[in-house]
Amino acid sequence: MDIQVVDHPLAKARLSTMRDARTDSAAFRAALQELTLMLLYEATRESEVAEYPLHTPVAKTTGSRLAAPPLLVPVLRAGLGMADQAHRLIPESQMGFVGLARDEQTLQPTPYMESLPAELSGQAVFVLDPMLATGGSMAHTIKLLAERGATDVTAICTVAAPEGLELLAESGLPVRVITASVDERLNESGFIVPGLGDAGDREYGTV
Ligand SMILES: O=P(O)(O)OC[C@H]1O[C@H](OP(=O)(O)OP(=O)(O)O)[C@H](O)[C@@H]1O
Ligand SMILES: O=c1cc[nH]c(=O)[nH]1
Ligand SMILES: [Mg+2]
Repeated sequence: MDIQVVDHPLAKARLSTMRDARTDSAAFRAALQELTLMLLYEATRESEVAEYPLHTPVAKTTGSRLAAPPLLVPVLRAGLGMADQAHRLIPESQMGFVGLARDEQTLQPTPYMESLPAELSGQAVFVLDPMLATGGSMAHTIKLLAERGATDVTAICTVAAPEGLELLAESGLPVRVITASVDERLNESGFIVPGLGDAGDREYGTV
C-alpha cells in the first residue's frame, strides 16, 4: 500500500496547532482547513490533466485542468472540517457523505448515514477524515466505495496510527494514504498517541 507522509514545515506547523490541547475549536478548524489544502495539493500531484486552448490578454496559450476530478467523501463528523476546503480546491468535484460513530467500547464504527453515487467504476475517490486510528471507519467507508465499483481510493488523513495503516494494508482494499503524520501507537482506549484527541469533539464540541 502506498503511504505518503506530507512533512512540509508548514504542514507540521498546522498539525502542531491541532495537537496543542490549548487550541480552541475555531483555531483547530482553521488549522485543519489549511492542512487539508496541503494534503490535497500532494494528493493531486500526479493527477491527469486535460489541456485546452485559451487566450491571455497577450497571446494564445494552452490551459490545463484536472482531467477527471475525484469524488470527495468526507466521513462525518470530523471529515466535514475538511470538506469545504477540498471543494474550494476542486470545485468541479461531486461530493458524497458517510456518517460513522465509533463505539467507545468495541471501537467498531456504527454507520448512521450514507449518501454515495450508485456507480463508481472508473471514478477516483478522495475520502476525507482527519483520524485513521484502528482503521475500522476508513475500511468500512472504502468497502462501501468498492461495492460500487471504485478501484482508485485515496484516504486523506491528518494523523494515522500504525495499527490503522496495517489494517488497511492487510485488507486488500484499493487505497493509498496521504497523511501529515504516522504517530506512535493507539492507547488502551483506541486514541492515537500523541494524536490530537477526538477530532470531531475538537471541531464541533463534545456530544
Ligand atoms: O480508525 P478508527 O478507530 O475507526 O477511528 C477513526 C474514526 O474516529 C473518529 O470519528 P468518531 O467515531 O469519533 O466520530 P465523530 O467524527 O462524529 O467524532 C474519526 O473521525 C474517524 O472517523
Ligand atoms: O485519537 C483518535 C482516535 C479516533 N478518533 C479520534 O478522533 N481521535
Ligand atoms: Mg469523534
